[in-house]
Amino acid sequence: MENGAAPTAKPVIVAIDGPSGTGKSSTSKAVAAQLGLSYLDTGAQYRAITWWMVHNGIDLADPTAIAAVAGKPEIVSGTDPAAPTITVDGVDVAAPIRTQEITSKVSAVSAVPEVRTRITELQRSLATGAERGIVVEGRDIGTTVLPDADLKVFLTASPEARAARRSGELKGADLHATREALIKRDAADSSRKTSPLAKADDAVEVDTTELTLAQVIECVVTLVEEKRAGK
Ligand SMILES: Nc1ncnc2c1ncn2[C@@H]1O[C@H](COP(=O)(O)OP(=O)(O)O)[C@@H](O)[C@H]1O
Ligand SMILES: Nc1ccn([C@@H]2O[C@H](COP(=O)(O)OP(=O)(O)O)[C@@H](O)[C@H]2O)c(=O)n1
Repeated sequence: MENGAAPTAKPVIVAIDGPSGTGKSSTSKAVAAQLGLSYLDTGAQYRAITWWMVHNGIDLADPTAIAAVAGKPEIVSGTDPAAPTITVDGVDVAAPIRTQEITSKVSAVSAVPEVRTRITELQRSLATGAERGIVVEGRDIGTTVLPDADLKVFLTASPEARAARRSGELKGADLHATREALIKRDAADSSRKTSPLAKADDAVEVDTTELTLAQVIECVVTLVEEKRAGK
């Protein structure tokens, strides 16, 4: 084997949750790549269904309208951490799901129970099908989607650090506006009735404010290895 676990090892399921900008995607991708596991960005799935709703003119102020069509789009996620993909009805939406428009609308769509049921089913079937195991990142993975995960990690960071990281990505974005938008989205995600953003009781909390990305990756890889060794 080049890296990661021996082929006979039991598949390992890792849940990584936390608010926006804490480093979930970067950490999860790198940990999965290092350990030879699959990788699933569940935020991309909620963004994809939101993109489809916008594309089809669904009234996002009306949860009943969203619920009525929640089963329509076919969302397919590619789980190779070196090249994750996402399509809706066969269309590659990797770029359009990252626009400000979708970012500002995703919380309204992801709060609808019928949307969550649909996407949760997809997530569980991908996790079950991952031969060597998977790193799944999102908001409710440890609490709801995969409550029996082998390892649960909850990443946090100060709003200032998270806004600075996000502004760094969106060239020229205003730091204050980015911070406000991020806080607003976290509040919506944390206060929804169905499956809110929350730390599972048995999750390991890692505050990444003062850590480099490399340190966070190393910390999570060590936690996975300790679990595998039965510690
Ligand atoms: N510990 C860290 N220190 C500095 N920058 C980081 C750290 N973790 C992630 N980043 C950067 O912050 C940005 C957001 O990270 P990302 O993984 O997308 O967060 P999330 O998935 O939680 O929203 C990315 O540009 C990433 O490279
Ligand atoms: N497991 C998840 C993952 C994302 N989401 C929703 O999807 C949105 C986008 O998630 P994301 O992970 O792409 O967001 P970023 O943190 O990358 O900005 C979140 O703000 C939530 O509304 C969710 O409800 N449950």
